[in-house]
Amino acid sequence: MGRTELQQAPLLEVSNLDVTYRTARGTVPAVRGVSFHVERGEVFGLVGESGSGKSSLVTALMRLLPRGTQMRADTLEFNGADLASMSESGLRALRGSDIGLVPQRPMTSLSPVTPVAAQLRRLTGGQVDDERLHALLADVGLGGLKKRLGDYPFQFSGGQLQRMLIAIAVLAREPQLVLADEPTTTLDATVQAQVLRLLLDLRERLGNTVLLVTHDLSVVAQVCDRVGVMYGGRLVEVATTRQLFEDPQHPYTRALLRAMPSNRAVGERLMPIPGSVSGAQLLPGCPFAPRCDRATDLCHRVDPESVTTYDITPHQSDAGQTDVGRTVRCHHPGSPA
Ligand SMILES: Nc1ncnc2c1ncn2[C@@H]1O[C@H](COP(=O)(O)OP(=O)(O)OP(=O)(O)O)[C@@H](O)[C@H]1O
Repeated sequence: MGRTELQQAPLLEVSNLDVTYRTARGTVPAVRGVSFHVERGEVFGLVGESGSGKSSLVTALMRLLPRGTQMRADTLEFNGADLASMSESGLRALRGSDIGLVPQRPMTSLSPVTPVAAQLRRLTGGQVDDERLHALLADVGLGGLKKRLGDYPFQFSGGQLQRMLIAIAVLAREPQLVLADEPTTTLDATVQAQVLRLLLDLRERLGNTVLLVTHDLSVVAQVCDRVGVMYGGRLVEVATTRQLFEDPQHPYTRALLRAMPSNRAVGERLMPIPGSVSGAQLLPGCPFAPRCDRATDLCHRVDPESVTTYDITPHQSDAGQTDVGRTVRCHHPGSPA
């Protein structure tokens, strides 16, 4: 691929990805036939309830799955390079420099017994001196902590630690792709908003691409250009954020939207999704069929294929794309009559 073609191609291209864990009690197909792409410069959200396979997908992209886990894909490309066949040294070079990871739990991703400055320097591969470290932290609004960097992680708030880790993952080496796996789950609502704002500000400034994993659709609404919805290891719907909120096609997406607190009037009851995702990957038909208000006999027997449709009146996504299409994996897609 020539340089210009490469710059026009998606930054991340995934086709037919499977991840299967082996456990003492048998195999767990955590990610099944997942296909999607992430355009350069966009914020792509991956949403779904706990156990739907989001973290397994992100861990597969970093090629950090536990030993013995089976992974296969027709395509697994980052910036034109094949991640599936890349050597361990190639992957090490990629992680941190071209792909930055913002962890889920800042407190537990750092050692409790080592001062933060030493850990942050180590995370950059020893490439920053104290002066650069202070500059990076000042850049994410933590200039006031300069004298406290010999302190231990427990002496900082979760929000402060997450800002530090973002400074290292996003600013220190300016990776093209930032993988943020539930970066705000452990933070309270105000701090969560500040951390999301920081990720967006940095994206605007540096022009990077973000893959954001979350179980929270209100986070998607605030920051994502496009979104993929996962259920039972399947990617059941991919759409622009506006399409997803205005015209959800998959019954699971609609159920998730109905369960969002901001979609209910004050005093109106939330509508939790009955049942559980547990074991959905092992069902013969559509994984959502047992919880779906539209399921027919076909849904219980046959797992639907993913169908791509194009919006006839294209929405301009926040990333400025129009012809992105949308996919849905359902025998009876569409809004209720
Ligand atoms: N190391 C592992 N060994 C065996 N099974 C695993 C392992 N990690 C995840 N799983 C299983 O794979 C499935 C998908 O889990 P995964 O953590 O990817 O989902 P998730 O959507 O990211 O959930 P969460 O938000 O809780 O992390 C679940 O059934 C989970 O129990």
